[in-house]
Amino acid sequence: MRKHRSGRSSDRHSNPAPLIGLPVTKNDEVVIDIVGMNHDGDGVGRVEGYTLFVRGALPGESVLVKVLKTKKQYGYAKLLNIIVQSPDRIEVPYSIKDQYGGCQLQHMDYNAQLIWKRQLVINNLVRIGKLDVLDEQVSGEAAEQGIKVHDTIGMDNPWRYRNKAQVPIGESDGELVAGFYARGSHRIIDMDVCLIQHETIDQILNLVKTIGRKLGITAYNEETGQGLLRHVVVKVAFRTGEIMVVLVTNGAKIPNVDTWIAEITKSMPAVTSICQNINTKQTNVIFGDKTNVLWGNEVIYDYIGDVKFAISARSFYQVNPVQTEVLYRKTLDYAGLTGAETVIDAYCGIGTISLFLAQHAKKVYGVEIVPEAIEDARANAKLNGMTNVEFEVGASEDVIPRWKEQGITPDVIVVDPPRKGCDPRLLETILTMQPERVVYVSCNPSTLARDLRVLEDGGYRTVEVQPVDMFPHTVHVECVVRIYREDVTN
Ligand SMILES: C[S@@+](CC[C@H](N)C(=O)[O-])C[C@H]1O[C@@H](n2cnc3c(N)ncnc32)[C@H](O)[C@@H]1O
Repeated sequence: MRKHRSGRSSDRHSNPAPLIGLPVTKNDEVVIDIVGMNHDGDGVGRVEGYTLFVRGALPGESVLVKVLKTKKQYGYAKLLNIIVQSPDRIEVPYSIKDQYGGCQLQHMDYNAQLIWKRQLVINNLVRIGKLDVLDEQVSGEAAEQGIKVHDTIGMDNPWRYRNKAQVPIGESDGELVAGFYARGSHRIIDMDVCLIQHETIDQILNLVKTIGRKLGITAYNEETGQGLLRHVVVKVAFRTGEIMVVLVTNGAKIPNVDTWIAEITKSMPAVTSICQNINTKQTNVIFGDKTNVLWGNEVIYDYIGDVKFAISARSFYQVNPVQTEVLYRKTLDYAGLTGAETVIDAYCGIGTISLFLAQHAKKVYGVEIVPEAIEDARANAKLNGMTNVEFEVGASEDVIPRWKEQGITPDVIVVDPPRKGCDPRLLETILTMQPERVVYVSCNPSTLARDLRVLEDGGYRTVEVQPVDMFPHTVHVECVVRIYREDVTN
């Protein structure tokens, strides 16, 4: 232990603070027990009380690790060897597993992933929201106390679920490659197979690479701003089978464009739309402002339930259509609609939830901050012949108070905010509007817990929480929450 001799009081400010000795330093190799998993999916272990995060390690394992980096309170270590293995560990199906950071839980049994996601939600509700969660171990009267957090609804087949890929194009050894950025860098690693996206997307990406290589197409270089092909975006409508291919280019001219079209349509007859998006800006934003149809239609169509959606090159659409339907059915269930209700859908995006609910409500008002999304929402309402929905562009926290002034009195308010959660002014407005029911759709359990606390303090009661696994093998979890005004019994 290093001893520190205190100096004269006048030296206090010129002397550096005494170093606190950490039990490990960079490059040390230690064996640790993994006692938990953090929200990034990294295993958590301790050396003499000092926390180390270990990517790829699972709770219950004993592992040999090498320390990569130390900070005052915690450090990071690399997994070298598993000494005692968790029964939840599975063989990773990717050959590229070590380089890709996107599927953080791919080494964990799927059922264990679902259990972990539910526990993550509970931990947030308890720690951040200071909420009582129903304890299943308790029976009798006490068992009635608290919020019911259901088991996570997972997928029957948790692979091949994504309907969209946005893949950067690069060059490796003079050859065109398409894949993903290596973890923590902008180096593109070539990828032939991604098991979480629809198989057709793999086929199209490989086809685009083959055509590009044959035609000598150059890949865009982020540093120099030179080269033509930046990204390839592929969208597949699961229900109709229609496919869109978007070539994002650094310039208007695509050499041999007829060959591109002929080769894509010959090999992939399900493709109904080939578009070009032009992005000449030196930025890592994928899309530029201008999109041209090179061949076929401007949009592809898909359904969520009975509602039809037109999807253009740039429009947002949920990426897991199977679980989206599960999520929206739960939202509909928690909204408790009979056909007589007025509903507000805050943060409505392209109006997917609004239109889904409008089939069962008297009137739905949707609000969203992105003008293009509201254009899509209105077009989709028209496409489905729905006249009982109205959309407005703006921030929910500005628009909904105005609606209140205009005398709109919702029975149900649905919120589906981005990760940062609801704006405090929106929560205040909900409390003054006093709808009977609130349904909170959340992609971030910590901001959900924070916002539920505000609603609880304002006279609302969180009844049940349904976690839904929209993104298997990643750390993300979506929740739908049933919330009642205190005086409402069911
Ligand atoms: C999680 S998405 C939900 C989209 C939609 N409900 C759906 O299911 O597809 C959140 C949406 O909120 C929008 N948004 C972000 N801040 C907003 C705000 N202050 N007011 C209204 N919309 C906002 C985003 O543009 C995004 O479309």
